[in-house]
Amino acid sequence: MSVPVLSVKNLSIDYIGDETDFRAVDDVSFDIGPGEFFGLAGESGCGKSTIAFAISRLHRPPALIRSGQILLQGRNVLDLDKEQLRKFRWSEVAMVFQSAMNSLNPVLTIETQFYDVLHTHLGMNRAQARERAAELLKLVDISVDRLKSYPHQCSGGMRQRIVIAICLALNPKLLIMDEPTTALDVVVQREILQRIDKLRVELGFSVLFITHDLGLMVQVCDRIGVMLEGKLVEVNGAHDIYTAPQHDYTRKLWASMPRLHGEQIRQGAQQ
Ligand SMILES: Nc1ncnc2c1ncn2[C@@H]1O[C@H](COP(=O)(O)OP(=O)(O)OP(=O)(O)O)[C@@H](O)[C@H]1O
Repeated sequence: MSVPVLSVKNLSIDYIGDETDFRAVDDVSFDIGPGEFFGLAGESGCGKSTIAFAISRLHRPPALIRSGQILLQGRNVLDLDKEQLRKFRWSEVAMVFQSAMNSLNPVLTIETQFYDVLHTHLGMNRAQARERAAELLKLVDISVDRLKSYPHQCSGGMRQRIVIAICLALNPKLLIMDEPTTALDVVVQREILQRIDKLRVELGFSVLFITHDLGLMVQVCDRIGVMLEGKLVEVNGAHDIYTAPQHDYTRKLWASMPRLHGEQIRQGAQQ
């Protein structure tokens, strides 16, 4: 692989308790290459989101990073001070959360929400921000008329695409998506992931995609890491994860998925 965009090295994260600490992430290492679509799979509670939050430096107590490094283009994210962090977020790493479509401010128009990011980080005035926002909405296939709308006037899928457009505003190197489409129906979910995939090719960013839905993951990812109880137990190409899983737990994950879904996946993996 060429020089990775992201290198997670021997990362261990505890949640500090009154009596004992709980190890949520245990000595995890993986790389994501330039333009790569990398997935982290595993059942609920295995530590996926804890890793995502740590990469964005959004983790808060009781989460405590015990050891390891998170290198973004060679720079350790864990060493950044407040000012460096402000610049790092959005411009280097942007994160779409599980409930992202509800993260838009309900009392502000879509235009103002773009303006807030573009003005704060790039010093754009209203007119410049409007122009850039229109370009960004186009990327996610939303009409520029929507700039005047409030979030409640947009559908869930549309709101999710707007959040993604805002995330792309500063051309991040890495887009982290933590269950970004879970609340949406499968057709909209697929459309959004296809759109992200296209943008990734056009704009060149890398993606860390987190979901417990291994079936969905093999359809869109280049490589997949499978987590079990805080440990990364297997990392492999998406096709291999489906056709030749190496770890017992990966095989169990497949066995637990409905057969119909499996057939759809087979088609997706062969496309
Ligand atoms: N604030 C917290 N305090 C204590 N323990 C926590 C906290 N947040 C998460 N955990 C625990 O850390 C473990 C990892 O959680 P995490 O949210 O990273 O898992 P996940 O794989 O992303 O799960 P999900 O798919 O349900 O989001 C879980 O056992 C969870 O209960």
